[in-house]
Amino acid sequence: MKKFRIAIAGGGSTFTPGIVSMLLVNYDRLPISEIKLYDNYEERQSSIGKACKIMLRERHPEVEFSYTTDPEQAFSNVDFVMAHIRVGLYAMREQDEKIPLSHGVVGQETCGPGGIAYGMRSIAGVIEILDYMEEYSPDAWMLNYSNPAAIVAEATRRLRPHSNIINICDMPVSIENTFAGILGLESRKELVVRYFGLNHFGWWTSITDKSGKDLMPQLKEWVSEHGYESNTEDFQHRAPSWKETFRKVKDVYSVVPDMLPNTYLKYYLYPDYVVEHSDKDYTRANEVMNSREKEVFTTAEKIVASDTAEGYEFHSGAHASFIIDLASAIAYNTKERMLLIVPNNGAIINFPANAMVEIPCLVGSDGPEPLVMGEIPTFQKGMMEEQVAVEKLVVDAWVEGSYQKLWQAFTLSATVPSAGVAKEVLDDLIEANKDFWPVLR
Ligand SMILES: NC(=O)c1ccc[n+]([C@@H]2O[C@H](COP(=O)([O-])OP(=O)(O)OC[C@H]3O[C@@H](n4cnc5c(N)ncnc54)[C@H](O)[C@@H]3O)[C@@H](O)[C@H]2O)c1
Ligand SMILES: O=P(O)(O)OC[C@H]1O[C@H](O[C@H]2[C@H](O)[C@@H](O)[C@@H](O)O[C@@H]2CO)[C@H](O)[C@@H](O)[C@@H]1O
Ligand SMILES: [Mn+2]
Repeated sequence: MKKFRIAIAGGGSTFTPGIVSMLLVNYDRLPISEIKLYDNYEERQSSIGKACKIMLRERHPEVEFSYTTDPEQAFSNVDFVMAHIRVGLYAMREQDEKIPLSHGVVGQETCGPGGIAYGMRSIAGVIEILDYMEEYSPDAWMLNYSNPAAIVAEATRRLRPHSNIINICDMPVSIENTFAGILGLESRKELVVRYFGLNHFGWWTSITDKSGKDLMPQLKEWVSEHGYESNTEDFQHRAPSWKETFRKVKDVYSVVPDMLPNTYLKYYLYPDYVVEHSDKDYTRANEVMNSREKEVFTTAEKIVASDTAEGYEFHSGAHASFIIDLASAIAYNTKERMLLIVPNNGAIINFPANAMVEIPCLVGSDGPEPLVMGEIPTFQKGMMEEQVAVEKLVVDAWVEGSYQKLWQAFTLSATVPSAGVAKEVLDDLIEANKDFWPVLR
């Protein structure tokens, strides 16, 4: 039986140990012969790499393991590249969040001006990894979590249209886990869903069980009262800011009550509320640096110091299982139905063919086969057209080095109140990103 070789790009990511642990747990489902970590920040990656090495030695010593900053070593002879890089690290995420907020505008990692700023940083990094993969393992697949996924997906569609890359997000999967919890089901895999939208910007139109029983009425009743707050253990352990986002879904839902929304629509529908409820001096980047980042690196240090991973566990939930499901679907041509970010090409009938949309696809060895989601209503179509134009303008700006296009992108975002405010935020973000963005003229 074939064993697969996997490179993880962004080896120093807080999500790497969770994916490595999950790969080991899933060894029987997706047998692997090698895992290689790759990062361009040697010291950060080596903390994670040393701990993973011990974990592998104890749990699956037959799996080869290494970590490197050499692209040729990392990307040669691999079947999958699982990528999750963060160009600019949390220090720049903090800027993405705080600079817009200082102008009274939503400050968020992937939505609004912060997401655009992050997109302008990510494009080159993701393309570089894709090119390495194609040079050293031309038949491999890149499964890419690197954010902002919507802008990255538009950039890869445009700049590398024939490459084996699938851009993905764990948010719908995570919300479907919440649905399963609300419905008292064992697993989200008992659900059959229809969904349409852009990344971090979509709606479920139908949710049934495998027998076809409509589960939307029960979910809607819950959501109209509680949003996506649930009694599950997962919800109880969430950070306060995430709990707030899940509760706000109640209001997001009330705007389009015939569908169930993605949580991040709150940034576009209620930007004033979001700004009022944001702490301009302590944003999600601060929360993450003081929680997940500390926990992951402290656990890694403890494993290395005691030379055993016994008694230590890295968190790995939907995020890790989803990317492994995707690799398995490609590896074994399973035709599993998964929500992915793909070129529309008619799947949403009344939406541009060249938009990157998030929709259900059947996944096999040739990649994703999108399912037709039909026509979408005027309100959602209008919101999506505006947002997709923002994403396209960002990629135009990056390719052409155009200040004007980027200003237009900021101006068009539903999170930004005027062209004047857009310009002020943009000018501050240009200054903060001078080491990362192309020069804009
Ligand atoms: N798509 C999704 O739904 C989803 C979900 C969770 C996380 N993410 C994304 O995963 C990424 C990692 O998140 P994190 O919080 O663990 O970040 P992190 O900062 O802990 O890790 C990112 C790693 O990427 C490395 N890196 C940066 N630029 C690189 C480059 N050009 N080449 C190689 N390595 C590079 C950094 O050195 C760092 O070690 C982010 O982009 C985040 O937004 C996406
Ligand atoms: O603020 P962060 O870094 O914790 O999360 C930002 C990411 O949020 C989403 O992913 C969440 C997911 O929704 C949640 O349920 C759980 O699985 O954790 C994930 C990562 O925190 C979103 O999909 C990503 O794109 C964001 O990067
Ligand atoms: Mn996401």
